[in-house]
Amino acid sequence: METIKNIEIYELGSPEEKSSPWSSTILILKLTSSDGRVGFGEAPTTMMTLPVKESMNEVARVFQGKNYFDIEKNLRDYYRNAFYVAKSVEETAALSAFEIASWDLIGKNLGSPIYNLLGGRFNEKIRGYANGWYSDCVSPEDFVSKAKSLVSRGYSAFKFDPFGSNYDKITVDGVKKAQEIVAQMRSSLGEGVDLLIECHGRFSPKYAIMAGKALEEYNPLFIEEPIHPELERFLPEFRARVDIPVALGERLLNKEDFARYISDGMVDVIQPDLTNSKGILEAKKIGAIAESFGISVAYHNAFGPVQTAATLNVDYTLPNFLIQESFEESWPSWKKNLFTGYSVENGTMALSGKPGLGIEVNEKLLENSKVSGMEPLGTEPPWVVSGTFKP
Ligand SMILES: O=C(O)[C@H](O)[C@@H](O)[C@H](O)[C@H](O)CO
Ligand SMILES: [Mg+2]
Repeated sequence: METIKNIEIYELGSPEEKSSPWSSTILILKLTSSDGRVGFGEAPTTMMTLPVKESMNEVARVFQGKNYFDIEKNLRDYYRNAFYVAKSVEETAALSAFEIASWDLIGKNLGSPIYNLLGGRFNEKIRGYANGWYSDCVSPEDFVSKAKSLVSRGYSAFKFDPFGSNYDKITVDGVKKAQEIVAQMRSSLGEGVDLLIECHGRFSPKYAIMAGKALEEYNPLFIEEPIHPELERFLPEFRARVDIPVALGERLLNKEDFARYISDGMVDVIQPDLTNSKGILEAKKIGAIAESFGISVAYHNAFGPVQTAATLNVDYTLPNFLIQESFEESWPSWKKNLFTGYSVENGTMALSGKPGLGIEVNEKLLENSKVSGMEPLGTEPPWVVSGTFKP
């Protein structure tokens, strides 16, 4: 039997992380199996680094010594013991890391990339969209000039949050400023480029509707998390009043959450995050639920390289795949070089085709990038792209 023998948790980071403060620290899991293989997983951070890390130690108690092929059973064993997992992102994050690392071991054992075990390649090309590219952008000109440099590198889709420091509510001036940013992005980049509007779940319903309506005429591909996440019951009204598809899902924890949001008419495009909604198999199941409602999927991907590789493995197989988020353009060099095995070029993302996740670690960087403690907390909330939370 091939079992999980050794479990190591790495907290990695560097102060030079600029664009995405929430992932200046990343959590990487390394499993070593009884048959001498190594599998990697990842869990998200965002002011949760230490709680998630501690949760990984709890999940380790259940996964230690288990057959790594038994994905369903091992997750269920944890579920049966756990009491809060239905509502605990710390626990689903920790579970996700173990699930992903188990798949890496399975693929390596079978000599197959994971996507070939999940239905094979349906999508030949994975179209990426850039996020994290707009640090320090405040004026429409700031946004346009940075976006243009990425267009010249092949990107044709951009996500950005144009709402500055407006929070809960938005002022008339705030609406006007956001409108000017989106208008200039549209007129300068043309109709061939997709604009994805990020709200980071910051508005109460009435103000979300106000902000959303002002952006309709620029035809965004979607508007993301327009309303505070716990006020989801207002989403159907938002969808009825604002003519832009609603995207969300990075804070949902399991397939049952997605089934509820979809069947209650709250969402048009779902964005499950493989590192907090229980990993690769759950992502595939969530994709299937969405498919049966005619809803497309754009997996959330805002942390580190293991997350990207795991997500691409599912993207390849999904008939209802829409577009894939990528922060790679704005990563510091240690994060770019931590693993090799996938590429982001000309706005297109691709895996190497090697077994498992398809990535290989740089052991030296893994050892030398260790940090401990929480990610830094500055004057801006850590969930914004830095230098943009300004009036
Ligand atoms: O869609 C996204 O990529 C996310 O909303 C990021 O922008 C978040 O700020 C981060 O994931 C916080 O954890
Ligand atoms: Mg988001």
